[in-house]
Amino acid sequence: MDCPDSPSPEDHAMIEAVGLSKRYGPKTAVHDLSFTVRPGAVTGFLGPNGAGKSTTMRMLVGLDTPSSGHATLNGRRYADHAAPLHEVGAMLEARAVHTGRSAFNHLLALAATHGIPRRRVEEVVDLVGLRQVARKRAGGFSLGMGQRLGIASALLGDPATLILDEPVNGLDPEGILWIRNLLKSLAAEGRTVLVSSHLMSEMALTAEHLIVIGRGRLIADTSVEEFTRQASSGKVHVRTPDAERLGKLLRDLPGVEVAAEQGTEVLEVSGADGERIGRLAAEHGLVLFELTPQQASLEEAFMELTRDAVEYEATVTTTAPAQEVAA
Ligand SMILES: Nc1ncnc2c1ncn2[C@@H]1O[C@H](COP(=O)(O)OP(=O)(O)OP(=O)(O)O)[C@@H](O)[C@H]1O
Repeated sequence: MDCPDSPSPEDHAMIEAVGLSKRYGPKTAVHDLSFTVRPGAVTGFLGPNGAGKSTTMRMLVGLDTPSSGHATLNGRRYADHAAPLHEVGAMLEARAVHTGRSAFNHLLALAATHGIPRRRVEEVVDLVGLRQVARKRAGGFSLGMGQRLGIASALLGDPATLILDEPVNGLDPEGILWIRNLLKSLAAEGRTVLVSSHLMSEMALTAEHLIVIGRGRLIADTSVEEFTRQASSGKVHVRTPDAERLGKLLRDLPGVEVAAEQGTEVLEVSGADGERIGRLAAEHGLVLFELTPQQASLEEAFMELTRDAVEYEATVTTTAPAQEVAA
């Protein structure tokens, strides 16, 4: 499929995947994946290990060739950008910097490929907090320092779009907080930020939008809020000194289920929302101490969705070898 020659204004700072697929021999790592990542928000790219996140990101920046489909960044394929560092900053394999060069010289060499001035190198070194170690050999960096160097490389060209694969890996709590704030501020400046992770709890704090994949397929493309809401249990936690009576009244309603532990004040109700339960209690003069809808955590929502994806794969991919289904 061909891409347009010149990007339209709407294409600015957008990542677009259209029917992306990648097969490695008999293994389909990514299957017919389409999504759009828009500017102004951090988009989390989520999926369990082996879901195809890294493969997709590599295809976005032209490091892997899709078996079918295509991807554009700001309206063009990565390779068609004359000065890609100014368009897209990518950190895909932070440990790829096995260099005897210092961090500073590594960045300087990269900058030279795009005519980026030395003062920008100084800027990004400070931005990622590597000033103290910038003259040290980058090959000897810890994982966390390597991540910071990877992020510095990605930011060097002041790009409108950022693609970061598991940037939080190896960072200590202070580093995690730092990257969370950095990504949010980059998005707030109107950039497009796509960041992969398998840490749901971290993404809940960092991203506004989510693209979730499982076994190479899209399972959700939604806001964090909507994602959590959709997967929430719909249960209501009720505490009342009249648990027995309220439990009986609720069980008499069609579609309502009540779980209660004998002799406690607590009921877990599904099939009726808080308003309905509260009104029913009021109509019968029953006292309520607590009436709390149970929100699923992002972690639970993610497990729920990706488990379904695995089951789906297991039932329809009849030709898949057993170990792939179980993986
Ligand atoms: N070069 C390759 N050759 C063969 N199979 C590959 C290759 N690269 C990836 N795969 C397979 O494709 C699938 C997707 O891998 P990928 O690394 O993209 O997943 P991921 O979501 O990034 O996982 P993780 O969170 O573990 O990094 C995996 O089953 C992986 O083993």
